[in-house]
Amino acid sequence: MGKQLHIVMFPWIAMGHMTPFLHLSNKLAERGHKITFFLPNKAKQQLQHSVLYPSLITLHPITIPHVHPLPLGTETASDIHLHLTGHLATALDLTRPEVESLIKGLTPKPHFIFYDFAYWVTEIATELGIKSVHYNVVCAASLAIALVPDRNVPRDRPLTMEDNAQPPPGYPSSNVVFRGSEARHMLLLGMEFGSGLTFYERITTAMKLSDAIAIRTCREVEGNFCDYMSAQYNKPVFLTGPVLPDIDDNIPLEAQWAEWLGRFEPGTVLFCAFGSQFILEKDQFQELVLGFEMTKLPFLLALKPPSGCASIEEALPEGFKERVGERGVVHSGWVQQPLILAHPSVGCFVNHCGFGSMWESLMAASQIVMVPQLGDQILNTRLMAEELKVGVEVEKAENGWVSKESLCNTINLVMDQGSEVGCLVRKNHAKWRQIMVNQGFMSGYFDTFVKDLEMIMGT
Ligand SMILES: O=c1ccn([C@@H]2O[C@H](COP(=O)(O)OP(=O)(O)O[C@H]3O[C@H](CO)[C@@H](O)[C@H](O)[C@H]3O)[C@@H](O)[C@H]2O)c(=O)[nH]1
Repeated sequence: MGKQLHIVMFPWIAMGHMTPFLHLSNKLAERGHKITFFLPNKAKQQLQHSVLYPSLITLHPITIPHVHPLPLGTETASDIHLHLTGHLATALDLTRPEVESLIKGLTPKPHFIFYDFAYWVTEIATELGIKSVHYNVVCAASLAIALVPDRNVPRDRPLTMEDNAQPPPGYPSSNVVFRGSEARHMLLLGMEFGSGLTFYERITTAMKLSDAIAIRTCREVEGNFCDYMSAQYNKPVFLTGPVLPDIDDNIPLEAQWAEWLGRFEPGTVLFCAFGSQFILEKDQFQELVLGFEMTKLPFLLALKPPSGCASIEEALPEGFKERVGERGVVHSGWVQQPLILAHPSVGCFVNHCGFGSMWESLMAASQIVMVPQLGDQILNTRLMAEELKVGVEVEKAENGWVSKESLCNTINLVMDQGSEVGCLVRKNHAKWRQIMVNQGFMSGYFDTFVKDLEMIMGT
C-alpha cells in the first residue's frame, strides 16, 4: 500500500447519501485509509453497525441547528416531508462553524474532504491545504443532463417545461432523456434549496469549487456521460465503480423468506421493491398489486404502506388476500434485497431503478422490469432499457399512472420463455452481469480511484 490517506466525509444529511458515502468509506478503510465521517447523531446510531473497520472509520456527530419551519429535532431528510428539504439545506449550511473547527482540530491533518451539497467546505479545505472531491451517488447521466454549466437555468423567473425539454448542448445521448411531461422533474433545479440558492446553483457551485469530481459509476456503462462532465467542468472525473457492499456470508437470508421462496421452482418468483424513499399513492399501490395478481405468478412485494395508510393490510384491495392465498406476499418491513435477489427461485426483479437497485439488478441473474418514480430513476431506467437493453420499462400514461395491465404485460413479456424481447434482455443482461461479477472488476476500479487520489494530492 502507498501512503495512508486521511479522508473527511461530509455527505448531504439524507440516508440515500450517507449510506453510499459509508460504503465508499468501508472500501477505503479496507485498503488501510483513515476516515472521519461527519453526520447527525441519530444517523450515527443508525449507521454505526455498517462500519466494517471501526479502528479506521470514526463517525463524528455534528449538531444540526434548528431552522424554522422544520419540526424540532429534525436531523435528516427522513424526518421531514420533501417540500421542507430546502430548509434542511439551510440547516446544513449553519453547521459551518462547527465543521470548520472540527476539521482544524483533526490529526493527522486530512488529505481530502469528500462532500456533495455543502459547497462551502471547499473554502475551508483550500485555506488548510486539503483537496476537495465532489462525490456523486447518482448516475453520471443525471448530472450531465441537469447539473452542468451549459444548462440554462434562469434566475429571474421560474423554470418552465419548455426550458427543460431539451438536454444541454453536446449532451451525449438521445435515449437517456426525459420524455414529454417527465421534464417536470427538472423543475427542482430552479427551486430554492437553502440559504437563498437554487438547487442548480448549489450543486454546480459545489462541483466548480472542487479539485476533482468523483462519480459512483463505471466507464463501461456511463463513459460518454463522464467525459461530458469532465469537459463541462474542465476538471478530472474519477470513477469509483458501483461500490456495492460485499455480501456477508455469515448473515443468511431470513428463515421466513428462505422457506417461502424455497417452495417455488427456480426462476419463477417475482420480487418487487421500490427503495427507501418513495411512497405510492393508495390507488396506484392497489393497481400495482392487482397487476401482480394478474400475472398468475408467485410474488414477494416489499413495499411501504401507501400514503394515508398505517399498514399494508389496510391498503390491500378488497378480496386480494383470499384470491392470491399462499402465492403472493406483500411485506411492509425491510428485507435483505441482495440476498433475495441471489435466491434461485427469483426470476424477475420489479424495481424503481434507484441507483443502488440498478447495480444490484445488473449483478443478479433475474430478469429486470422497471417502474421509475423520481427523476434520476427515470434516467437510470433509460440507461438500462435503451442503452444496455438489459431490462424493460413499464409503460406509463402521460400523467404517470401505471395500469395493472401495463405492469402485467411487461412482466409476461420478460418471463415468457418464447418472447423475443425476453430473450434479448436475458442475453444482454447475462453479458453485462459477466463483466460486473468478474473478479477484479470492482477492485480494479477502486485501485485506480485510489491512484487518482494520490495523483492529485501532489498537485
Ligand atoms: O427492503 C429493502 C429495500 C431496499 N434495500 C436496499 O436499499 C438500497 C436502496 O437503494 P436505491 O435502490 O438506490 O433506492 P433508494 O433508497 O430509493 O435511493 C435513493 O438514492 C439513490 C441514490 O443513492 C437514488 O438513485 C434514488 O432515486 C433515491 O430514491 C439498496 O441497496 C437495496 O438493496 C433493502 O436492502 N431492503
